[in-house]
Amino acid sequence: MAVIPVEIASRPYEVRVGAGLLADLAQNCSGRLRKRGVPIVTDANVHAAWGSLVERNLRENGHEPQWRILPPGEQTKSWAELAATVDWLLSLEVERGDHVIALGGGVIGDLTGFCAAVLKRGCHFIQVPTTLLAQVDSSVGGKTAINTPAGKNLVGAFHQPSLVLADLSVLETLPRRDLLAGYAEVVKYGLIDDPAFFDWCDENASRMLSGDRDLREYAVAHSVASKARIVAEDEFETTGRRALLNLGHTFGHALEAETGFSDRLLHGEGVALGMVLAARYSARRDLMPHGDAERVERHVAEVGLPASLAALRLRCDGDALVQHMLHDKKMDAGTLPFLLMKGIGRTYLDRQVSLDDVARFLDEELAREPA
Ligand SMILES: NC(=O)c1ccc[n+]([C@@H]2O[C@H](COP(=O)([O-])OP(=O)(O)OC[C@H]3O[C@@H](n4cnc5c(N)ncnc54)[C@H](O)[C@@H]3O)[C@@H](O)[C@H]2O)c1
Ligand SMILES: O=C(O)C(=O)C[C@@H](O)[C@H](O)[C@H](O)COP(=O)(O)O
Ligand SMILES: [Zn+2]
Repeated sequence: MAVIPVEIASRPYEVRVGAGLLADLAQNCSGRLRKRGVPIVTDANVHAAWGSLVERNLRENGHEPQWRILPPGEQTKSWAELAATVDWLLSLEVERGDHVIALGGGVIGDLTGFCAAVLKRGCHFIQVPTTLLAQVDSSVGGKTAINTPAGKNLVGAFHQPSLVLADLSVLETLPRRDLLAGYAEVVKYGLIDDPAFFDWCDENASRMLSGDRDLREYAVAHSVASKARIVAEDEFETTGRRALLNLGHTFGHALEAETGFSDRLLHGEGVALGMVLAARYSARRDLMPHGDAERVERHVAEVGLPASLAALRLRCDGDALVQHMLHDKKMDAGTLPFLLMKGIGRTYLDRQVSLDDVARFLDEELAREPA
C-alpha cells in the first residue's frame, strides 16, 4: 500500500492507495466512526457492485450502514440531490464530529463533500473513490460542487476530506469507458509539469488500462502525489498554481455544457479533448512546438479518448462554446485566463488570450476532418 500525505497546513490528511482497502473499511476508518450508524452516500451501480462487501465489513465490526443510493451520472450533482441528501443527513442526526462516507466516483464525491461542507456549517467526510478519475483527482484536494443550468461546478465549497481510501480492487468492475475517462486526468499531470510522467504514460498506458495492478498502483499513487503537491501550495486556487490542474477544463467544461452534461461526453472525455485543443491552440500561436502538440493528440487518440472536436458533430459554432466559457470560475475582471502549453510538461496560465481568437480557432476545429 502507498500512503501519500496531503500537507494542507490547516487540515492535513492522507491518501491510502492499495488493493483490498474496502474489505477492511471499518479498520481503515478506525477512530473516525464514533457511532453505530455510518452514513454512506453512493450510487446504484457502485452499490450493486460493492455494497454487500461494505455492508458485511461494517456489520462485522459492530456498525450499521445507513445507505443513500443515488442515480448514477452527472445529473446527480444538482440542487435537488443536494437538498434531499442534506435533509437525509439531518434526519440521521449527523453531528459535526461525525464522518459521512462518499463511496463512488467524482459525482458522489463532489456532491457528498458539498453536503458535508454545509451540514451544520461543516462535518467530516471520508472519500472512498471507486473510479480511476476519483482516485487520481476528485477525491483529493477538497473541491466540492454541484452543477447548475448555467454551468459546471458553479455552486460549491472547498472542504477537505479527513481521509481518502483508494482501493485498486474496485476498478475491476469499472466500465472501460469510465476507466478511459479517468485516464485523461492521469496523463494531465504529465502535461502540466512532469514530462517524464508523460513519457511513462506513453509507454505504459495500454497495459495499465488493461489491468496491470503494479502499473495501476504507480499511476494512481504518482497522480495523487502530483495533485497533493499542487494543492498544498495553493489550496484555494488564489496564486495561479492550483489553476494548472484546470488544464483542458475550460474547453472541456464548455463541451460538457454544450452536450447537456449527458452521457454524450463524460467529464474525463471533455478534459482529454480539451487538452488536445489547448495543445493545438498553443501550437497555432507558436507557443508550443507543433511536434509536441501532435504527440499529445496522437497519445489521446491512441488510448481511445476523443481527440477531434469535429468528430463530436456539435451543432454550434465557436462563439457558442465561448459563451459557455464566460461562466468559468477563472474569469477575472472580464478576462479569462487560459491554461496553455509551451511544451509537454510546460503548462502555464496565459492572461492575454483573446476570446474572439479562441472562437475562430474553435470554428476551424469544428470544421476540421478527424485525422
Ligand atoms: N472535485 C474535483 O477536484 C474533481 C476532479 C475531477 C472531476 N471531478 C468531477 O467528477 C465527476 C466525474 O467523476 P467520474 O468520472 O468518477 O464519474 P461518475 O462518478 O459519474 O462515475 C462514472 C460511472 O462509473 C460508475 N461506477 C463508479 N465506480 C464504479 C465501480 N467501481 N464499478 C462499476 N461502476 C462504477 C458510476 O455509477 C458511473 O456510472 C464530474 O462531475 C467532475 O466534474 C471533480
Ligand atoms: O482540483 C482542481 O483544482 C481541479 O481543477 C481538478 C479538476 O480535474 C476538476 O475537474 C475540478 O472540479 C475543476 O474545477 P473547477 O474549479 O473548474 O470546477
Ligand atoms: Zn477534471
